[in-house]
Amino acid sequence: MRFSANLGFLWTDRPLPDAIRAAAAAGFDAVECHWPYDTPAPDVARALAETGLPMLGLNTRRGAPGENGLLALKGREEEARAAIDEALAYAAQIGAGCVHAMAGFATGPEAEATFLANLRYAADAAAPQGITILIEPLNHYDAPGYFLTTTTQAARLIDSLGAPNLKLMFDCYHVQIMEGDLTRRLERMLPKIGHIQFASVPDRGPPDTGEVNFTHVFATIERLGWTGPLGAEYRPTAHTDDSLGWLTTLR
Ligand SMILES: O=C(O)C(=O)[C@H](O)CO
Ligand SMILES: [Mg+2]
Repeated sequence: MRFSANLGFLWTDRPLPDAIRAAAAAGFDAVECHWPYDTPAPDVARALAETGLPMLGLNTRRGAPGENGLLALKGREEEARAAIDEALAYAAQIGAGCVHAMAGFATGPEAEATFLANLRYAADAAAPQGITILIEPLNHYDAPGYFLTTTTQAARLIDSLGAPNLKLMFDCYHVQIMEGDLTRRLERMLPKIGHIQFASVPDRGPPDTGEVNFTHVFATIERLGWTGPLGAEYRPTAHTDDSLGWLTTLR
């Protein structure tokens, strides 16, 4: 099993290039981040080259304070597309393979039509760069009012767009809260999945705590033939370096 350190949550006490170095020193196989835009891309690229770790993905900007993405917001298409262009340009500079296209707080048919149109734009712009666009259902405790909440809804959108580079970010933490049935859902969704993340439920801590048996979940993912690094997107209760026991016990 290979693991990716999500630097939106891990080693947030240091600048992104140093967080990449810390992830390498701790034995991670890859890194991923949320919003790297305050860090010059060449600094990130240098840390990646130095450590040999790939950056798997990053997110589109969330928008104004209190917002959580722009792609499903009717009337905000220009900003949404600027956020997509920005994310793709940054991803290209650091060799990231995925961009998580964040939908935002919205509901209803207009939001869906707006989201689909912006995803079409994103998928078309990403394809020549070999980049995959990810959409991620978020749970209704952490992100109440977020447009995308279930893998069922995401699968319907992916099918209706029909773009080969539009995939599902399967975050076991959100999926367990909203839908459960993780094993069967992973089996069913596998062809649509572009990246997998995890954290304990309900606390969003390391995976060796909480209600989900990640020994079983990781074995399932391996049995299904998934070979990509799995994204450790949890909040350490103490320092990140003191939260990594699972990396040896669950590997
Ligand atoms: O919240 C998550 O699970 C994510 O992966 C997003 O990228 C950050 O909101
Ligand atoms: Mg996630």
